[in-house]
Amino acid sequence: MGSVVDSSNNEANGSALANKKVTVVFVLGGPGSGKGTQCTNIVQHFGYTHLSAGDLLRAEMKSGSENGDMIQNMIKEGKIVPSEVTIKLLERAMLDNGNDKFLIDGFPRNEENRAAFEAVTGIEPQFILFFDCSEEEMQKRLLSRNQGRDDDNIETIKKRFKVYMESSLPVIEYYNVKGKVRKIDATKPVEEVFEAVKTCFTPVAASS
Ligand SMILES: Nc1ncnc2c1ncn2[C@@H]1O[C@H](COP(=O)(O)OP(=O)(O)O)[C@@H](O)[C@H]1O
Ligand SMILES: Nc1ccn([C@@H]2O[C@H](COP(=O)(O)OP(=O)(O)O)[C@@H](O)[C@H]2O)c(=O)n1
Ligand SMILES: [Mg+2]
Repeated sequence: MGSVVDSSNNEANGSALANKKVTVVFVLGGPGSGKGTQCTNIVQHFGYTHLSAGDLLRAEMKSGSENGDMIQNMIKEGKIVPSEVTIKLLERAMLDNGNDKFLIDGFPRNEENRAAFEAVTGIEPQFILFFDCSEEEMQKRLLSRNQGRDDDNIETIKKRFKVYMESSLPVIEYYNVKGKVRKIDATKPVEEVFEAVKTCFTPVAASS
C-alpha cells in the first residue's frame, strides 16, 4: 500500500499512459454521498488532481461530440456510459495534466468500468476511498444540490440508486476483498467527514 504505481510495466497494452507513472485513488460512494465535495478538500490539502467521471462526461456532452446524445440519454436514465467513452476521457485528462497523482471520482461504477480500465491502462489504484451514506441522506442532498443537473430529479435519482446498489456496490466489494477500501461515514457534516478523509491520506503523504 502507498507505493507509486508504475504503469510502464504495462506497455504491451498500448495505452499512451504506459509511459507516465501515475498514482490513482478511486473515490466511490452513492450519488450525493459527497464525493465531489470531499475531492475539492483533498486537492487543497494533498496535491492530487481531481477528475470526476461525471464532470468529464457532461463536458464531452456539451462539446458537441458525436457521443453527446448517447451520454445525455444515459445520464438522464441514470445508466452507466460504455467504458470505452469514459476511459478515453480519463486517459486524456491524465495525459494532459502535469500532475502524477489523481483522484478519480465516480469511476469505476460497474464491473465493465473496472475491468476495462485495468486492461487498458494497467493502473492498479493505490486505494479506494468509499463514502458510505444512507439513501435517505443522499436523496435529501441531491434534491437540494441546485446545480441544474438533468439527473437530480426524484425519478432519475431512484434509478441511480438502483444502479448503485446493483452495479457499483459489487465493485467496492471487489476491492474490499483485496483490502483496498477505506470506508468513511459520509452521513456526517462536511468538516467531520473531511477529518476522517485526512487520516486516509496522511500516512500515504508521509511515506512518499
Ligand atoms: N457531509 C455533507 N453533509 C451535508 N451536505 C453535503 C455533505 N457533503 C456534500 N454535501 C452536499 O450534498 C450535495 C451532493 O454533494 P456532492 O459532493 O456533489 O456529492 P457526489 O459527488 O457524491 O454526488 C451538494 O449539494 C453538497 O454541497
Ligand atoms: N463512470 C461513470 C460515471 C458517471 N456516469 C454517468 O454520469 C452520471 C452522473 O455521475 P456523477 O458521478 O456526476 O454523479 P454523482 O455521483 O456525483 O451524483 C451517472 O449517473 C451516469 O449516468 C457514467 O456513466 N459512468
Ligand atoms: Mg459528484
